Amino acid sequence: MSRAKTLYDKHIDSHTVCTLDDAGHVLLYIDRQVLNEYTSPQAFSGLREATRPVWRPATALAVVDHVNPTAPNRVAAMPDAGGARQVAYLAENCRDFAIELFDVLDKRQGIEHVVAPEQGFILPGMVVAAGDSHTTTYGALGAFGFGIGTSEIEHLLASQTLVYKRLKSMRVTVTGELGPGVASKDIIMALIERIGAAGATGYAIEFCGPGIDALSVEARMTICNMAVEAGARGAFMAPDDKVFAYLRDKPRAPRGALWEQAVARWRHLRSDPEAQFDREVRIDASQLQPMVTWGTSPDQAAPIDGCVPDPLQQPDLILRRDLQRALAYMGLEPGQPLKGVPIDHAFIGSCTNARIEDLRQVAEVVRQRKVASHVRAMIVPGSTAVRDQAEAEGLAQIFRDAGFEWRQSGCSMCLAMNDDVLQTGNRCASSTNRNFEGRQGAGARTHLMSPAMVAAAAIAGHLTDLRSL
Ligand SMILES: CC(C)[C@H](C(=O)O)[C@@H](O)C(=O)O
Ligand code: SF4
Repeated sequence: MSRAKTLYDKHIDSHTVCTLDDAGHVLLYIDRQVLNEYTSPQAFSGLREATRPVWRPATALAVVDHVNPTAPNRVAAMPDAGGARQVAYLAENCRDFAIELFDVLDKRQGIEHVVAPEQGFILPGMVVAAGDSHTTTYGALGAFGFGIGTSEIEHLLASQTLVYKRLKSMRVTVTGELGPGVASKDIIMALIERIGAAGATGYAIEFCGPGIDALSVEARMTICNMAVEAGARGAFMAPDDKVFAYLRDKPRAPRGALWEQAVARWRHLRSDPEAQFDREVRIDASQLQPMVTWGTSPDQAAPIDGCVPDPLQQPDLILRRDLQRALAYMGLEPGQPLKGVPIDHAFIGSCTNARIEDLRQVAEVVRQRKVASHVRAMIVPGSTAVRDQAEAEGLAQIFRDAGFEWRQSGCSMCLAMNDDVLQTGNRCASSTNRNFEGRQGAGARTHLMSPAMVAAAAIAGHLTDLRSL
């Protein structure tokens, strides 16, 4: 009898064109790829130089997300010459290589990891590679997604394959129910805090258990999206009825008899019961509190009623110096309670937490309340479709009434590649996924948390427990 397989094994085995060596390298077939203006230019230039065509243009979709402005009255023109060049070159490449592009003014436009699922472009069982590390998001749909570099994008465009080395597998079993005010963001932030920012390096993570089953597809995407912040180059969740309901009738999902056949196959996409994982981690969701980061790495996090750690308690001198540096950058004192740290900015956006469900949760918190007078708060929906939906549901009006800027979609202040940039010393409560030094602007300080927690901080004017607002 054949060996019991994990969901990861099943994806890799079914997409292996051939084995390349004894060290675990295979030639892997890739079903879909998403391109953006920021990481694709050199790949296309390479193809042009070698006069190579794109083999299967219909398997790629291109979006503009990293550099586009989010000003409420959107115009196609980029405010800076660099961004304008990237966007124009993407359009030229898509035209010349026959790849579909959702350009800045397209109604289907948005952050790639929000747009691709929304379109039904990513389906269970697929292997997806893209020039962006948060391609792991697609694990929530039962697909295997991972980020690749520019030269790999070129290889993929030309051949639909990649040279790939098998990863080890980790299973994260989530039991228990999340308490009120605790979100899927807190599950993944707690995991990263526990295993460290490199804790899953070399692994693909499968998330399972009743704590995952209970989550919506959007909430699951938040977890798979941030799995890469623990170092994982791939995250999985077995697709279930919620995923099928999410995908049904999406523009690119199969229809009619094909849909029925597809779902029947997708139901087999789960790890065999006896499959062995290289590492097992368990999380009890009922024990979790809303999490916030205090440092400059996503694993430097604590529950909101915790305190900033004291570097002097850290015996390892190198780690102690890292901690001291993080606290100096963040302008925080050892032992300082996290609750009450004053903020001047609040940002709700990004491929982690700017889907419609996130915005509904934010609206619950800010309804009939006002953003603190010293806080600049903005909401950047994950896609134009999310933006339109939020308008239709009346959420946008709630945000505006509360004093939030309601902007157009894009990556925006998640990494400040457009004109949404913080100044040195600004402190921002942020629903994003990375709190690295300079991520939201040189010298700016980022505290990661769930979107509802950002909303609560915007209202209070400082980090706070949304459950006591
Ligand atoms: C710009 C891109 C290469 C990068 C990524 O790969 O994730 C960005 O999206 C990010 O979130 O840091
Ligand atoms: S929203 Fe942020 S994390 Fe997501 S793709 Fe854009 S820059 Fe990267």
